Amino acid sequence: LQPSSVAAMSTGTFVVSQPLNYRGGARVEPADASGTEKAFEPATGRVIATFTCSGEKEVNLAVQNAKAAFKIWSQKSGMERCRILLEAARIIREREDEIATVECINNGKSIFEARLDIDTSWQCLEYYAGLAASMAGEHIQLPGGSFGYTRREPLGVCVGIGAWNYPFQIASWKSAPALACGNAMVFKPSPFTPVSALLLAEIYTEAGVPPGLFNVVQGGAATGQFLCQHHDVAKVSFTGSVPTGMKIMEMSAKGIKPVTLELGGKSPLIIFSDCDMNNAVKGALMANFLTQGQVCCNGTRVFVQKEILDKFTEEVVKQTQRIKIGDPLLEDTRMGPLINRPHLERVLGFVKVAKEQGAKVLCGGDIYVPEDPKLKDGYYMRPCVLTNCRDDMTCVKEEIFGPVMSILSFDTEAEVLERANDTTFGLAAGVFTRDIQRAHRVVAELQAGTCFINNYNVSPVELPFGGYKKSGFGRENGRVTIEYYSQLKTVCVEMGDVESAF
Ligand SMILES: NC(=O)c1ccc[n+]([C@@H]2O[C@H](COP(=O)([O-])OP(=O)(O)OC[C@H]3O[C@@H](n4cnc5c(N)ncnc54)[C@H](O)[C@@H]3O)[C@@H](O)[C@H]2O)c1
Ligand SMILES: O=CCc1c[nH]c2ccc(O)cc12
Repeated sequence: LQPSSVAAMSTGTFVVSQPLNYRGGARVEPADASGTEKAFEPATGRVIATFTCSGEKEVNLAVQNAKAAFKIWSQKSGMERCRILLEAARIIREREDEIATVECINNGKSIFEARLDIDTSWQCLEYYAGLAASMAGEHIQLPGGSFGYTRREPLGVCVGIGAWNYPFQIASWKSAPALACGNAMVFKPSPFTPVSALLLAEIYTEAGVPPGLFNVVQGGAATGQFLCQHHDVAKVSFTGSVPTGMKIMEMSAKGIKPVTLELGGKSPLIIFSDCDMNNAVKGALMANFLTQGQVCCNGTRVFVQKEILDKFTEEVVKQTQRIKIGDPLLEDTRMGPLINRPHLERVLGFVKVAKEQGAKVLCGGDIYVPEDPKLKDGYYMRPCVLTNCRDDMTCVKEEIFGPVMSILSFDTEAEVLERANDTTFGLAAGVFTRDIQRAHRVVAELQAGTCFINNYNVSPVELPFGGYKKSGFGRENGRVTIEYYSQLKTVCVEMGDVESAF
């Protein structure tokens, strides 16, 4: 894409005509097929691409290309890798509008949010570029002048498998630490959002990575299975649902491959009566309505202390009703369409069941038809706030992955902690309070991998992100992720003679 063509891009015009696989440093048509898929523009319901899902032969070619590039890349020093990753980060930043526009068209999130996603993508590359240059082992003194040292070494060819809610960001958050550690990667985007990972692949090539270091194969479950089962794949990093995560783990277990699983959630957000009300209301909206509610770590169980329940609820509803829904490419839109028609129907189904189980819909929860005729076949709904919720209701127990907030009331800290932790998920949690002791006491008890105090859904790349319990294991971002993309070699050096036992 050229910058001029981006400026001209408007909803209802974009089509993809170039191949969507990337191998050996170029876009290619796959060598074989395991079916075809269509990608949509959720804002209009239009097909923007029809593409071939990669078969075993194509997956094999991508892995072989990655293997060859790994030989070159893994020999480079950390500083050399750092420079190339910094250049890639610079290009992403320079092309931010173009990438955000493509993301917005294929995913449906607002252009405002898509730009934020691209920001945390180049920031992630910058962050790991810095760590690449400073990766080092330890030196350990042993008796008699002997010593040992450790080396942090790459794993080899890593596979990244992504979900559709943050297509470019997921590809960046997986590839940046992988490449920084000296690995190569084959990435498979969700078949719903195949487009933007290609831009990342082209940017890596332009920045100077060896051809084949970052490859993209398109497809669904079958393509994903070929990747996970491949003998030359050293690690799998997966973002997606719990049921698929279980399958990925089974396949990885068969090959004794390390795996990172970033899975779903049903996170609690606890609002104490001593909170700053304005911030708590803003936090609840941030926790529920970004990317049309299709965010894994959303705080969808909003526990509000009884004393402030009415005031909080009234203000949340008022602000939810003000959210501007519509064409995601317009600057003032804050909520676009959901990812596709079946998912929209599924989310509306959750609202229906919630009503049947006794919840009260305070706003939204129904289909929204924008006035602009070109948007009439898009997948829009109005953001929904539910009250009168109980812990045993489906809307409170299951991940909806849509713009549906469930408000629950509570009396005491001990009670809310028990209820907040009563879930098989453990991705995230949040607390709003002005009491600093309570804030830290509560997060220490919350069974979640990422906890927010007096904010929600901010994601600085310096902080590790990942789940407890069925929300997965392993981490993305932060210094610790280096450990998930490298292995430690110990070298023991004898400076004297061998003292043989024989
Ligand atoms: N924890 C996180 O960081 C995080 C981030 C985003 C989304 N999610 C979760 O992802 C889910 C929504 O995303 P989704 O619908 O794309 O998830 P999904 O599990 O249906 O698909 C995720 C990816 O896995 C691939 N896949 C499907 N079956 C496979 C198989 N058998 N083998 C290998 N690959 C396979 C898909 O093609 C897709 O690329 C939600 O549950 C959400 O919470 C989690
Ligand atoms: O959707 C869940 C949270 C999230 C936002 N962006 C990314 C990127 C990569 C992930 O594994 C998770 C997330």
